[in-house]
Amino acid sequence: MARSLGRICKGFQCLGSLSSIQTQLRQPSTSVSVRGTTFVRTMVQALPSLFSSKPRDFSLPNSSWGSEMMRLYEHYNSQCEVETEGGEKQEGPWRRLPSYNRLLKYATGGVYLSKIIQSKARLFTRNIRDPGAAFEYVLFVNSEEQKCACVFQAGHLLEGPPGHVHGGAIATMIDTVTGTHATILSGPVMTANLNINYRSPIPLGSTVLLESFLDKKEGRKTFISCKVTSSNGSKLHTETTALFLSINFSHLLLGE
Ligand SMILES: CCCCCCCC(=O)SCCNC(=O)CCNC(=O)[C@H](O)C(C)(C)COP(=O)(O)OP(=O)(O)OC[C@H]1O[C@@H](n2cnc3c(N)ncnc32)[C@H](O)[C@@H]1OP(=O)(O)O
Repeated sequence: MARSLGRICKGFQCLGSLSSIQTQLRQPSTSVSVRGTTFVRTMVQALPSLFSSKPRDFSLPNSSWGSEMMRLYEHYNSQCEVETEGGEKQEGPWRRLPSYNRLLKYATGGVYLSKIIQSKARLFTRNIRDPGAAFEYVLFVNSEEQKCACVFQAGHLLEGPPGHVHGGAIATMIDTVTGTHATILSGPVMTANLNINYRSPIPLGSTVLLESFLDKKEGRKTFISCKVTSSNGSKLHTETTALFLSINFSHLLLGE
């Protein structure tokens, strides 16, 4: 464990020095010789794999999204920014959450850190390259009403019973949505309990809506409920209650 912590500290140190190099490279220097300029340009060209990495946002539409997925995406996305009577744009009630293939990438400097710490690790729901094959989803949050909505299109690799979505894949999405919601409400948390009632099967390839609601907060505990319905809301697929416990970052690092 001490070694892991050492690696992380080293990562941060490394990050600091790499960032400062990057800043220096970006600043135009008046006193650089022609040779120096060439050197800097060569360095910049040599480093794209390290610095060009604007992480891919998986929650934006791609060619695999079907019409229901697009319809619901546009329904929520159009409420992220609204126009006032005077024609000015302002924030709407909903906010789209970006989604990367590692949680670490959300943190400041995380794109670089994710190359240093466990560089092969990938978020379970975002680790399949083939668009549309597994979990296609986008999450929106409504802070005022303390709720989240997730539009989820289940790909062919998520089969459980023939032609239908695996219960574990559904649980994964529920954990993702309620866990993200609890994190927004309470900071770092871990799932302590998920209680899922499966009411009707989800056809493979279909688009469903997951909605999560804050039930209550009690000290370190955040209680969330979640329902999964068909995209038009007419059919109930699952109902869930979930408990999340706030944790210190050291719980993740040291398992204590
Ligand atoms: C974008 C993607 C977002 C993804 C989010 C995904 C989130 C996840 O999947 S996390 C991974 C799955 N979860 C885990 O691995 C967690 C493993 N469990 C643990 O680490 C610990 O048990 C943990 C942190 C949940 C609780 O441990 P700890 O902090 O020691 O709590 P502990 O002191 O035992 O209990 C605190 C309180 O919670 C209650 N509690 C703890 N666990 C439970 C439970 N399972 N059910 C009900 N109550 C519980 C206790 O009874 C106690 O209550 P009270 O204070 O009233 O007496």
